[in-house]
Amino acid sequence: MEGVDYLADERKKAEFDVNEMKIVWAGSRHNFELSDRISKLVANDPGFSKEGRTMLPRKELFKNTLRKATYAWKRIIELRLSEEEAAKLRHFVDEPAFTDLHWGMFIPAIKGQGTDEQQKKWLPLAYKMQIIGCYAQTELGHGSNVQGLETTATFDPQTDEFVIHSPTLTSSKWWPGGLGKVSTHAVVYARLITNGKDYGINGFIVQLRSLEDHKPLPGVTVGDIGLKFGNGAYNTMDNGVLRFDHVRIPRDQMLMRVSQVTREGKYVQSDVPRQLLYGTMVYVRQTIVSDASNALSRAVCIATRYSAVRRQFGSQNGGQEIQVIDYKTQQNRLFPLLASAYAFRFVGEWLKWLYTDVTQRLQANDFSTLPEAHACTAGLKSLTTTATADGIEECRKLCGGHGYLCSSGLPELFAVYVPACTYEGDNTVLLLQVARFLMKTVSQLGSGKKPVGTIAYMGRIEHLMQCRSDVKQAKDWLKPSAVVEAFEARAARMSVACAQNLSKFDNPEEGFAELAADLAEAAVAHCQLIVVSKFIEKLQQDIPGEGVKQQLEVLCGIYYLFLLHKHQGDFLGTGYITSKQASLANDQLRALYSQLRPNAISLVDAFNYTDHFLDSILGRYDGNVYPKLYEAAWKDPLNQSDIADGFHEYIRPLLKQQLRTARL
Ligand SMILES: CCCCC/C=C\C/C=C\C/C=C\C/C=C\C/C=C\CCCCC(=O)SCCNC(=O)CCNC(=O)[C@H](O)C(C)(C)COP(=O)(O)OP(=O)(O)OC[C@H]1O[C@@H](n2cnc3c(N)ncnc32)[C@H](O)[C@@H]1OP(=O)(O)O
Ligand SMILES: Cc1cc2nc3c(=O)[nH]c(=O)nc-3n(C[C@H](O)[C@H](O)[C@H](O)COP(=O)(O)OP(=O)(O)OC[C@H]3O[C@@H](n4cnc5c(N)ncnc54)[C@H](O)[C@@H]3O)c2cc1C
Repeated sequence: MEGVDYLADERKKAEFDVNEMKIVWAGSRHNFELSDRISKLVANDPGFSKEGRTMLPRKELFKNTLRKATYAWKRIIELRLSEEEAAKLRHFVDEPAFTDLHWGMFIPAIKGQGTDEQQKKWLPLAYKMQIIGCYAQTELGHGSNVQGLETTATFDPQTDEFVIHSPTLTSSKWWPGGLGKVSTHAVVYARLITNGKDYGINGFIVQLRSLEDHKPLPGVTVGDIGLKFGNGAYNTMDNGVLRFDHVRIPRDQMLMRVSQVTREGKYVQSDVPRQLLYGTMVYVRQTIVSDASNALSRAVCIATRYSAVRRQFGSQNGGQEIQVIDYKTQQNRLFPLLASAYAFRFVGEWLKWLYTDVTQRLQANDFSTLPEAHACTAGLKSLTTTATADGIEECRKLCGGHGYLCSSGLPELFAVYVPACTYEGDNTVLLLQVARFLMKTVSQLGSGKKPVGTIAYMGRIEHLMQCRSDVKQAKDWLKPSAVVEAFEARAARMSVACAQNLSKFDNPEEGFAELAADLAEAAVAHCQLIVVSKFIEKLQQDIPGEGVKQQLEVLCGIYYLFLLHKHQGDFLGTGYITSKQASLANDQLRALYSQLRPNAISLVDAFNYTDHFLDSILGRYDGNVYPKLYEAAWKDPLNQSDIADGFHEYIRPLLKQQLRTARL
């Protein structure tokens, strides 16, 4: 029945002001109003329909994405949307496209690594989309190891040009999004060679295609790398391959903020750290952390609504069966994911602040916080994307068989999201960057250099190495100080243990390689401490709205107690807690599940997702799941006729043969 809200009873149970929670989730009233307005604008525009997208063959799917991206641009111009509004519109259109890389990496690379003059020349063209760009770093043979890239950019002083060349098959650029079929330009990362000397990697703006007929320019071989995981999903993106055969570009297309090559071919290093070459990656890792809460909350919203609709077992005297959300096992799998979505939201907000802060400092030539910004963006990108990808898959399982249908929205969400564990830095490689930062911090303790920011706790290392938890009863685990100390002691002890083991090796690099698995675990412990601390700090702010703060306290408790339970080996092994205290933590966790249960539906309503954005029959706002699943099945192309194509060729002969066999 249309118009009936099957989840109305659930919504009545809420013990908090959902509208105020929507504002907390969005980050501010301004953000809420912006998202609300733009998501509805997209949802109500048939030009952005998602109908049938998982059924389209690649070519049609891709063409449809081009149509949508162009239509989105047209609407952005017609409605005179600001940059912020336009970004929201692209977000709610919800289809990976070349525009993600144009706006998300090509433009930021020029902004971050181009001189003022270069920005003045290239940015207006890019802002008007008169050129379309991508970020071409990864090669067939090298992705994680950026210093190992092989493409060369050799300066020719005769002509004042760089010659861009792919010397080997493995030096072919491979993966850049938007490269295969759309981009006219790329920021290409290549080894800078001048006067016969290799100065390592630098960025260059290279035109790839004609702006007239879009044909690849002479010396450029470019195409798509082929079909990727999942139906529809990331196949809307033209991840590309690119080879250069001595392609010439003017010298001033080398991005020259970090280093320059003069007219005479002299290499000049600016007084900014070389690591700024990696700045675009730091920026994108930060946006990926913010995006993790979007993807996870989406999956959790679907699984929570469906868990309230779905009933199994327990019917008595012909009454209704039990809602699966009432099973403790379902709660133990679902509620920590709901809590994680909120936790990642808040750590994403904080990371954005940290990124803005480091950017302002860089502009004032203060590079002191760059290592911390790198460690935080790398570590939190790794932590949040791993948890989100795993969480989306868990949500699919939480929806039983129906979660496996594309109409649940979950398979596509997973297929689109899971490469986040790999792109912008493989998650293990990034954790090892955090571990290096931690080992450096431990080695400098006692040198007089005071650790600050997210590693300030290391400054209290003596206390953290010997303190013990003073939790005596389950509710003591609700005290923020008890929790923060537990996570700090665990992280500090794991780092110190790694440092002690490393010191046993004569060659530190050999030791690092041998102990890499332990080091990655220490990095996870440090990153989880950051997320827990930022959630707790958020709760120390003034949060208006009846019951809102209390719900966030419950979510925060679930987040850290679930982590404590899952990693109790670390907490017990480092000797900070006893097995009795671990068991009390688990008692408290169960109690928090019961407190959360009546609020579950309203907590996912607070994400304020339209049905268009969710694109899931199981996650419909009104909970009207079964009739809509039934209806959707009949839209499948296989159901266009009663008799399947292929019946006469394949099924009929088979049936005849069976008849003959039966007669024998
Ligand atoms: C259902 C439908 C749903 C539809 C959904 C629709 C749409 C979704 C759309 C958008 C989502 C929104 C947001 C997401 C945004 C964009 C995502 C979209 C697309 C994905 C694009 C992906 C693009 C890419 O992948 S680009 C390629 C990225 N490549 C990498 O990340 C390579 C990783 N490798 C490295 O970074 C480096 O090689 C390294 C591992 C760090 C090692 O570097 P190296 O120089 O060898 O360094 P070393 O370890 O020796 O360190 C030297 C020194 O430098 C310091 N360092 C290293 N890196 C940095 C840095 N980045 N910044 C600062 N400092 C750095 C390091 O610490 C060392 O310091 P020290 O000497 O120890 O002091
Ligand atoms: C969907 C998608 C979009 C992408 N978009 C772009 C783009 O727009 N532009 C671009 O330039 N690139 C892009 N990439 C490439 C991406 O950045 C790389 O794939 C990524 O950096 C990982 O590198 P890799 O593929 O070389 O993995 P590899 O490094 O080959 O990883 C393989 C395995 O080796 C392990 N490993 C590697 N090094 C170490 C180490 N030192 N210690 C321990 N383990 C290690 C990894 O953990 C992993 O398990 C994209 C990739 C994908 C999947």
